[in-house]
Amino acid sequence: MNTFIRSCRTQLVADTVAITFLLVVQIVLVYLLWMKDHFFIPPELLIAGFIETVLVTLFLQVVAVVQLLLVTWGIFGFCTHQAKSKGDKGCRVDVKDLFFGVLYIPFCLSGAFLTATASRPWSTRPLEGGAEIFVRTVPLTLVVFTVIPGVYVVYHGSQSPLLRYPTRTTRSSVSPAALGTARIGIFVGHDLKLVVTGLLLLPLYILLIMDLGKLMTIITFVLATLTGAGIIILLTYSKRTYPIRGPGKRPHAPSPLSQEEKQAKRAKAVARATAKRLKKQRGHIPEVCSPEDVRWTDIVSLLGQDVVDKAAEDGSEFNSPFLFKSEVELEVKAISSNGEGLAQSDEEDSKPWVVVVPFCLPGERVKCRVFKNDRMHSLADFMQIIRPNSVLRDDERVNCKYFSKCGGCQYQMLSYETQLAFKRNVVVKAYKNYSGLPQSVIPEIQSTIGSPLQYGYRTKITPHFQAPPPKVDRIALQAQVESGDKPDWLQIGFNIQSQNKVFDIEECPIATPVLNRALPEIFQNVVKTIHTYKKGATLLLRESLDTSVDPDPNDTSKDTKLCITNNHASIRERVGGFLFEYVASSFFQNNNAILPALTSYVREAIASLYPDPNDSSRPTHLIDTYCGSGLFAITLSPDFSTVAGIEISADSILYAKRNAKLNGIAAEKMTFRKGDAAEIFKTVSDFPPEKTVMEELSGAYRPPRKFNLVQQVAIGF
Ligand SMILES: C[S@@+](CC[C@H](N)C(=O)[O-])C[C@H]1O[C@@H](n2cnc3c(N)ncnc32)[C@H](O)[C@@H]1O
Repeated sequence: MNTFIRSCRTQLVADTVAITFLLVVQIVLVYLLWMKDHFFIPPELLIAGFIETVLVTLFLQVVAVVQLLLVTWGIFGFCTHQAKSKGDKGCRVDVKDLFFGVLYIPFCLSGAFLTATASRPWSTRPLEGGAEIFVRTVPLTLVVFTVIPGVYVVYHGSQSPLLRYPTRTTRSSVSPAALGTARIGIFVGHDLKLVVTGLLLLPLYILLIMDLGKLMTIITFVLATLTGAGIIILLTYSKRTYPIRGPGKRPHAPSPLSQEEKQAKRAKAVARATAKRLKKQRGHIPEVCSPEDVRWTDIVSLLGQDVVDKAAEDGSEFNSPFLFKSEVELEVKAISSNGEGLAQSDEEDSKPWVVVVPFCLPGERVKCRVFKNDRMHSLADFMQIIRPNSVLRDDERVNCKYFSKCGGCQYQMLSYETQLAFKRNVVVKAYKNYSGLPQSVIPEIQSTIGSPLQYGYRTKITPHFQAPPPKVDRIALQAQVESGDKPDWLQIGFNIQSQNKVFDIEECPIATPVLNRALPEIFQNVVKTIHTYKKGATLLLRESLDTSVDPDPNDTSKDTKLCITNNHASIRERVGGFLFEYVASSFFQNNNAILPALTSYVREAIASLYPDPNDSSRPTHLIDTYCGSGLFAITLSPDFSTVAGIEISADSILYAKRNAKLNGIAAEKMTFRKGDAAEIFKTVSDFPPEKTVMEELSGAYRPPRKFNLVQQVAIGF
C-alpha cells in the first residue's frame, strides 16, 4: 500500500467520522424534539407529513439549488480569474463536491421556511395537526437527505480518491510532505464542509425546539447563505493549496504481478487521456486553408512557434487569461489576412495570448469584449478605438452606415492605396505559408492592381432573413404583412460581425446601383410572404445583362442591366470583347469592372515572358485549371492555338462550352474537360509540356514544375 492509498483510506475514515458526527447531532436533536411534549404521533400522520415534507423540500431545494449554483459559478469564475491574474493556472474545483456542499444549504433554508410558516401556505388541504407534524418530520427528512449525499461523498471519495488531486502529473509524483499539505487542503475543503453544515443545522433545531418564530428564521436564512458562500470560497481556495510537486516515494515494493497490472492500467489511462486531449485539440484544429487556419497561422507568427510549442507542451494552450464577456483594452500588433486586428495585452507579465478584434489597425489601442476563447487566442467584439492610428485611419473615408456592425467590409477607414498594400501582403503571406515552395523560388509579389470602382462594384449580394419565431401567430402575421406592415422581429440584411444574427439594411454601398435599386421591392416581397416561411433564407441578387436580347459580343448598344434573383436563371456579363453566361447560383467573379484589367494582366504577363514573337519556345497551349465557365480560357485564347479548361462541375463545363461557342471559338481549338485539377496530367496528357502554360486562379493548386509557371497576380477585387 503506497503513501497515497494510505492517505486515501485515512481520508475515508475522516469522512466517515464527519458524517457520523452529523448523524449523531441530528438524531439527538430529533430525539429531543420528540421528547419535548409529544411522545406519540399516529403513524399515518407521520407518514403523510413525511411524504408531504419530502415533496415540498424537494421543490424548494430545486429552486434554491438553481439560485445557489448561479452564485457558486459567479464565485468560482471570480476565484479563477483572480488566480489566473496572479499567473496561476486557475483554481480547480471538484464540481461534485461543490454541488453537494451547496445542496446542504437549501435543506436548511427549506426547513427554516417550513418551521417559520408552520402553516403550509402552498396547500389549502388541512392536515390534522399537520403544521405540527411538519415541524416534527422536517428533521427526519433532513437526516435522510444528509445521509444520502454523505454516503455518496464517502463512496465517491473511496472509489476515485485520485480525483482529489489536480492532475495526473501531480498524482504520480506525490511526495509525503506534499501529501501532508494536501490532507490539510482536503480537510479544509471537504470535511470541514460537512462539520460546518452540521453546525449550520443547529439553529434550525433550536428554532424547532424553542419556537422563536420569524426573526430566528431570517437569522437562520442569512447565516445559512453566508456560511454557504464561505464554504464555497473555502473549497475553491483550499483546492488551490494542493502544492503537490516533486518525485514520489513508494515505501513498499509491489509484487511483480501487481506491478504489471498497474503498468497496464496506467498505460490504458495514459492512452485514454491522450486520446481525449487529441480529440479536444482536433476539435480546435481548423481545416487547412480555411479562414480559421489562415488566422491561426498569423497568430503563430505573432506569438512565435516556440511559444506555441511550449504552451502545447505544458498543456496551457487553452488556458485563456480572459473571461467570457470580459471587456479589455489591448494593443493591436498586426492585422490578419482575414482583415482582423491581432491584439495583445501590454501588461508586462501577461500570458502570451492573442485577441482577434475586427475593425482595428496595427498600432491602435482598442477596447473589446471577449466572446470566445480558443487555442492561444480569443475572439472579441470590437467596442471602441481608445487610441487611433492616425497615420492609417481616417473614419471620414467610411462610406457605409453599417461599417463596423456588418461583417462584410473591414478596410473602409483606410486609403485605397493602403487597402491594396494590405491585400498584397495577404498574397505574400499566402505564398510563404501555403505554397510549400522554398522562399528562393517564390516570385516577387508585385503591387496590387486597383479596381476602377471602389464602391458600387459588386455584381452579387446575398442578404438573409430569419423565419417567424415559433410563438408568432401565423394567421395574425399574415393579416399584418399583407398590408405591407413589417414586423419588428423581421430583419432582412447581412449578419452582424461575428454573430449569426441579421440586421436590417436599406442599401449596400459596395453593390452595383442596379442591385441597390432592386433591394426595396425584393425586401417588400419578403415581408409580404414571411408568414409562409418555416426556415430563414438567403436571397440572391445578381446583376445581369438582359438575356432576352440575342447575345452579340460586338454590339453593346442593346445592353440593359437587370437584377436577377432566380438561382437557376442564366446570367450574362460582358468582359472586354467577350460575353459570358453562367447559372446564377454558380461562381463568377463578383467585380465585373476589374475583369478586363485582370484578364489583360494575365495575358500580358505570359506574353512578357516571350517578348520575341518569333521565339520558337513561345507556348502554344494553355490550360485553365479550375476554369469555371471559362473566363480565362476564353479571354486568353487569342494568344494560343490550343486551350483546355479543367473543371470539376459538370454544369460549369456546359456553360464554358456554351461560352466558347458564344464567342465564336472553334471547338477544335478549345476543349473543356471535366476532372479534378489535381489530376491534371491525366486530363491533359495530350499537351506538350514544354509548349504549355498553365493558368490557375483558385489558390488551391500548386503548379507542378513540369509546366511553365505564369507569374502570379495579386489583383484587388
Ligand atoms: C474560384 S472558381 C474560379 C473559376 C474561374 N477560374 C473564374 O475565375 O471565373 C473555382 C472553380 O474551381 C472549381 N473546382 C473546385 N475544385 C476543383 C477541382 N478539384 N478540380 C477542378 N475544378 C475545381 C469550382 O467548381 C469553381 O468553378
